[in-house]
Amino acid sequence: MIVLGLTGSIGMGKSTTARMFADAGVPVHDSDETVHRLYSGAAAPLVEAAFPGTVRDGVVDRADLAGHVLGRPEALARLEAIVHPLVRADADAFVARHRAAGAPLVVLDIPLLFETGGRGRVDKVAVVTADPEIQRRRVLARPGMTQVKFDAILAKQVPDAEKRRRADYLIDTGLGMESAREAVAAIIADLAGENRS
Ligand SMILES: CC(C)(COP(=O)(O)OP(=O)(O)OC[C@H]1O[C@@H](n2cnc3c(N)ncnc32)[C@H](O)[C@@H]1O)[C@@H](O)C(=O)NCCC(=O)NCCS
Ligand SMILES: Nc1ncnc2c1ncn2[C@@H]1O[C@H](COP(=O)(O)OP(=O)(O)OP(=O)(O)O)[C@@H](O)[C@H]1O
Repeated sequence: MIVLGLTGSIGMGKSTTARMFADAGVPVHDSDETVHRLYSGAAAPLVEAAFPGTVRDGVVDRADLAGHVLGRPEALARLEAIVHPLVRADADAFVARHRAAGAPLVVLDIPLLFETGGRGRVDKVAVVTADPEIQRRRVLARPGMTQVKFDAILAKQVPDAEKRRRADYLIDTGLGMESAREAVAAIIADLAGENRS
């Protein structure tokens, strides 16, 4: 089985691309979604202990938590130390489950793949990318997003140019949905060939 890491900076179109792999029948594990799920489960008491007042009715308020950690590297590092091991365990269990079931390929959607040493946990890496101006426009169009928040997140991420250098495959989402879907299909076909060899 091949484990493909899917990564990309904020707003590059990672979630949209991950859905294309899922539509093609490839099992996909989504780190952001896992974080959100953990915030109403196992992670909630740990987050409340570290950041009192951020949990309401047993669920982490992400907008409130973002206010505590974005732009504060020490606080974000404390949050990451709580969250990342839980996400990693969830992804490991996902891989083990699909390996046992005989799946030829799985995708791990990990926004911070390069930042958190995830490269060693996957066989190949696909990087989702787009022109920086397109990225900026997409991100700033989101409700509650500001230039300051965007800059704080970007500062925490390996630059897109370096991600592209380290990629086995590139998916440019600035060229439209059809083009990205074709890129996804080409990657799946290429990896199917690799499984056979
Ligand atoms: C700061 C939080 C509360 C903001 O929540 P919100 O719902 O607004 O954003 P969401 O979780 O959907 O993240 C959106 C994007 O922000 C970027 N991002 C999130 N966390 C981080 C981080 N620690 N470092 C760099 N970029 C990050 C990623 O590109 C991600 O795809 C949340 O992102 C969080 O809990 N982050 C810490 C956990 C983490 O590292 N998650 C990243 C994937 S494991
Ligand atoms: N191939 C594509 N063609 C055109 N638009 C796209 C394409 N891929 C993504 N988009 C658009 O870009 C925006 C951001 O996409 P998406 O939410 O998938 O990004 P993301 O990288 O997962 O973001 P984040 O890291 O912030 O969670 C969405 O509005 C989406 O419709």
